[in-house]
Amino acid sequence: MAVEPLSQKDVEDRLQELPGWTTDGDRISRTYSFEGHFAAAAMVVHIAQIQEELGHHSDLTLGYNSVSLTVNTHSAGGKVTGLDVELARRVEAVAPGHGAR
Ligand SMILES: C[C@H](O)[C@H](O)[C@H]1CNC2=NC(N)=NC(=O)C2=N1
Repeated sequence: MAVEPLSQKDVEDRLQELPGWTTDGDRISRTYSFEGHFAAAAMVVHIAQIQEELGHHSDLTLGYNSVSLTVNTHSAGGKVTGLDVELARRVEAVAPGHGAR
């Protein structure tokens, strides 16, 4: 996967397919809500598995019934790359199965 920084427009175009994901230019972020704490914690474990498989890791925050992810690519100077978008895609794919909103 390329680790060249994406342009702001590229990032915004790719986030069109990722509802709920936002960007401030230097990272992409999403917060998921759950029915309760254990559901949120289970999602964290699944995200950790996906991140290990991809070799790419977000900053994850577990709240009472929420999980927040923020990610960019350290090896690309902290800019957004295709790896960040791929991680978002993989997390989005499993989120409904966790009852995430
Ligand atoms: C060796 C290891 O795969 C690299 O250090 C990975 C680990 N996870 C990573 N995660 C993120 N967000 N950016 C990176 O550049 C990165 N590099």
